Order: sequence, then structure tokens, then C-alpha cells
Amino acid sequence: MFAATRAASFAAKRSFSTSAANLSKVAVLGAAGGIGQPLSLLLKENPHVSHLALYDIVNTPGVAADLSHINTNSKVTGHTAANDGLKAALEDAHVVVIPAGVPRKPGMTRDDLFNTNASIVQTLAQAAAKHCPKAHILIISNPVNSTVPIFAEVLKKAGVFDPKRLYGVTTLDVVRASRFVSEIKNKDPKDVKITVVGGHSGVTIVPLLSQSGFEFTKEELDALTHRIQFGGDEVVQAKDGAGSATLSMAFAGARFANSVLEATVGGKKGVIEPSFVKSDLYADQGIEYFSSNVELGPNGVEKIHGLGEISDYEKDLVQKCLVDLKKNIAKGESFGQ
Ligand SMILES: NC(=O)C1=CN([C@@H]2O[C@H](COP(=O)(O)OP(=O)(O)OC[C@H]3O[C@@H](n4cnc5c(N)ncnc54)[C@H](O)[C@@H]3O)[C@@H](O)[C@H]2O)C=CC1
Ligand SMILES: O=C([O-])CC(=O)C(=O)O
Repeated sequence: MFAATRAASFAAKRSFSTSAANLSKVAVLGAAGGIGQPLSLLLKENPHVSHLALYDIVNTPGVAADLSHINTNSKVTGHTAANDGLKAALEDAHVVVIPAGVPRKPGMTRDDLFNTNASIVQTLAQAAAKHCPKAHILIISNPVNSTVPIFAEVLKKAGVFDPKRLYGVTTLDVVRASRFVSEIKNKDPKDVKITVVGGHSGVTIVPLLSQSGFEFTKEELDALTHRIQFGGDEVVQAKDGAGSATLSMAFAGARFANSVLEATVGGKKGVIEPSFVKSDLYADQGIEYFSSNVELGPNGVEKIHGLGEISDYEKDLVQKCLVDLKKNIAKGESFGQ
């Protein structure tokens, strides 16, 4: 349904989006994986993409050959580590989306992925600092609460960190929140917008259901909050050892990438998406990164929205979030340094 709706809206836009200024190279790192493949498929439909560069340590030639037969305007290239493939994928990239790294198995937390994914992200950050220092970098690899600070530290060391252009992708949390609330309120999810703030794991995910416009009983509130915070676990358990969310993440990642493209090259104003970015909201408590609604403009992050009025229940959730978030960020920063 998404593809059809999106295709229709993209097709409509295509008629006035063909000037070179509106087009850009997008690189996907980890493009042959469970998220990487459907995400690349959705990006192949995006009218702002002129060149889709797919990098992974394996299998990208096949994925690229396959996608390259789709009759949308973008060119597709596949790259592996051979022949300086990472450099070729990154050079001239305007947006880099990163779903590289291992996913969870049942019984694991996202933090359990740190040991493997931290060095993958660090390596990719070093390459991005060198080959596309001005690109907008979208981090999907978990644990997002730590991988974003790692990436930032590497860019800082290279002297190219621009906090307006580094984003942790938390869109799946708002996608889930919208769907889960729409299920119990019998609404079309397109009319259900739920703000989710904090980070991207367990209790660091804080849905602001009091701002949704719906009334909830205490039981509903507890159940919904828990389901939004631990939605990832539902998928991990259902996949039973075969990974975590891939298709819904590809949907969410493509939505976020499209918003960044619309704001940075599409000339669209007032684009608002939640994202885990360098933020002043809780910096006085030593928390340098936080996800909240972010207004995107031609240079990336233009304005970080505060939380607005929240309930006592949510104030409690925020306090719990901050405790874990602080540790996750510190762990990423010290690794990156
Ligand atoms: N931010 C979010 O909301 C979400 C994040 N994730 C995270 O996304 C990551 C990827 O998940 P999946 O696609 O399901 O995993 P996957 O294992 O199916 O794919 C990962 C891909 O990364 C590649 N890769 C490994 N090392 C690499 C390197 N150094 N350079 C480039 N590519 C490399 C692998 O070859 C593989 O193709 C995981 O860390 C997962 O936890 C998953 C769902 C939601
Ligand atoms: O649960 C996981 O490990 C993957 C993820 O981040 C999500 O689905 O939200």
C-alpha cells in the first residue's frame, strides 16, 4: 500500500522535480542486508535520487544489477570493499543511509550489539569523514543511542562534524506508535500522529500519548507505552533467530530519507521528522543527543522542537529514559574517542 501511494505521489512530483538541482546521489551502506535491500528498493522509487550507490561487504553487485532494471530515472551502482568500493560509493554522496551491522537475536538487548557494530560504524564514519564530509548521514545501525555518538566523535576528530547533518533514525518508533494507537482507536493511521522522544531502545523510547488527541485508560496507556517501547522485541521474537525488523524499518528509513531529500534539495518547507540528533534539550544534564521532532531545512537540522506540555506519567518516563540514555551516549563517545 505504501509503495503504491508513495509511487503515485512520487510520480506526481516527478513532473516538477527533474532539474539537476533537485537530484542527488544517495549511498546505502549495508545495502545487501535485510533492511538494506528493501530500503534500496524504496529509494529507487524516489524522484530526488539521481544515483543510488549500494555498498556492502558482500552481494551488492547482484542487488545493484537487479534494482538497475527498474525503470525509474536513477542510476544504480554496486560496490564492495574491492577496488576502493567504499570510496566510490561515498564520493559526491549527498545522503548516506547506514543499516550496516548485525541485528538482534531473541534474548539480546540492542546494547548487546555494541561490540560488533561499534567498530563497523567507526570504520564507515572514518570513510565518510574522508570522502563525503558534507553529506547528510542517517544512522540506522544499532544501538542508535551509541552509534550516533560514535559517528560524531569520528567526524569531530577529522574536523568535519556538522551536527545539522548527523541523524539517528528513530522513525520506526513513530511509525509503530501511529499504527498501534490506530488499531485500538479504530482510525486510519494516516490521521494518527504520535510524537515519540528520547532514544531508540526500551525505556529510552518515550511516546507522548497525552499529545495525541485521544483519551486512554490507565491500562491502555501502560499497554501502549510498553508496546511502543518494546515493539522491536515483538519482531525479534516472531523472527525467532532470523533477525529483527527489516521491512518496517525499510519503510521508516525511506520515509526519513525522503524527508531529508525534500528539505535539502526539494525546496520543501516545514518538513518535521523525529530524529536522534545533537540537541540542547537535556545538555544541562550531560545528555548531548536526544530525539525529538526536528524541523529540516536546506542545510539539515534547522530547529529542534522541545517536548511541549507533557503529563506527569510522561515526565516519569522521561526521567527513566535519561538515566539509560546518558550511559548509552557516554559508551559511544568513549569508544569513538
Ligand atoms: N534504527 C532502527 O530503528 C533499527 C535498526 N536496526 C538495526 O539495523 C542493523 C541492520 O539490520 P539488518 O539489515 O536486519 O541486518 P542484516 O544482517 O540483514 O544486514 C546487515 C548488512 O550489513 C552488512 N555489513 C556488515 N559489516 C559491514 C561493513 N563493515 N560495511 C558495510 N556493510 C556491512 C552485512 O554484510 C549485511 O548485509 C542492525 O544493527 C539492526 O539492529 C534494525 C531495525 C530498526
Ligand atoms: O529491535 C531491534 O533490535 C531492531 C530495532 O531497533 C527495532 O525494531 O526497533
